Amino acid sequence: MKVPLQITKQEILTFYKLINPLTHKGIQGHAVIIGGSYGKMGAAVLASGACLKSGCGLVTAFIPKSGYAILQISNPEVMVLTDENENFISGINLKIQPQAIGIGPGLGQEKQTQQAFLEFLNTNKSPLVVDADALNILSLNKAWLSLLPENTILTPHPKELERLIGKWGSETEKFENTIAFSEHYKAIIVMKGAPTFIINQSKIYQNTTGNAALATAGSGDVLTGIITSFLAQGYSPDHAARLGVFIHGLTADIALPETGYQSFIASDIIKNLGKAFLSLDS
Ligand SMILES: NC(=O)C1=CN([C@@H]2O[C@H](COP(=O)(O)OP(=O)(O)OC[C@H]3O[C@@H](n4cnc5c(N)ncnc54)[C@H](O)[C@@H]3O)[C@@H](O)[C@H]2O)[C@@H](O)CC1
Ligand SMILES: Nc1ncnc2c1ncn2[C@@H]1O[C@H](COP(=O)(O)OP(=O)(O)O)[C@@H](O)[C@H]1O
Ligand SMILES: [Mg+2]
Repeated sequence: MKVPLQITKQEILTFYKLINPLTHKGIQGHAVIIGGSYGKMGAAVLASGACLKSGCGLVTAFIPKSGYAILQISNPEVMVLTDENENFISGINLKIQPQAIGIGPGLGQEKQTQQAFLEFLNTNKSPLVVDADALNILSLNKAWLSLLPENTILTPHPKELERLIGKWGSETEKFENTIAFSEHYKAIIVMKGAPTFIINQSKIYQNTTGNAALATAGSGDVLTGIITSFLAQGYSPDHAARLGVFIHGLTADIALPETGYQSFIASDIIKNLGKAFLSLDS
């Protein structure tokens, strides 16, 4: 197996873009986060909040109706579109074509949600990040994988990866099978873990930031928001994935002396995004 390229600050600085003083929210990118279901609306709150705080200009959350007040109160800066259904996504009608879409956090796996996701895959033209239950729905309907646009970013944790590509007998086999999957579907796989690796066909990257504080509910939902934001800002999918995992992990490294491992929660990733970005500017 090829030696992974280390995702370090020096590496990131070769493509990280400073914000143009003359920018405005209309050109900073519009991202859409599609997710949430009854009892897991927090995943959409976390992903959409992280998305906005990673620099894009506008964020819209597409969620079930029961999440409307939750989202608007939690993230007043995030705009909301709601599904006709109260409790889960049953039909995705965006009426806009955003620069990037992140789908999956808290989505659930209802039959109607699966059908809605299929219709979305058949019509979507925006660059895509697929996470959580959207990955699980693809695992249940593997024929739909061929509907993913080229360079879609998938962000499975190990269990989601196993559902997607099947069990592996060794780390080497896991990488070989993930590389084969990436090459077959021309998809970028963020293999979340300790550490996180990114497989982009023949390219393998290893993240150098992050720690066990991230082993907490919602930290993957936040990562989806961060990567979707960078896609919306015009980063290539390869760069968006690399910058996303680097910044995501960096927030945990920055926060650790204050929070310790136990009391770090996914919201702390969002709280420390500013310090993480500023550490790149210095
Ligand atoms: N506050 C919220 O609304 C939250 C919503 N969530 C949503 O809940 C849904 C289910 O996601 P989950 O990941 O919780 O459930 P899954 O059933 O997809 O995965 C949980 C299983 O994966 C295994 N697993 C997870 N990380 C692993 C690792 N690093 N190594 C080995 N095994 C690992 C666990 O042991 C467990 O068996 C998703 O849609 C997700 O977005 C979760 O993100 C948690 C927080
Ligand atoms: N021990 C660890 N060290 C470093 N990163 C970790 C560790 N445990 C989990 N993470 C990171 O936390 C995130 C967990 O993602 P995920 O399981 O999807 O969370 P959730 O679905 O609850 O939001 C991933 O980015 C993963 O790399
Ligand atoms: Mg997850």
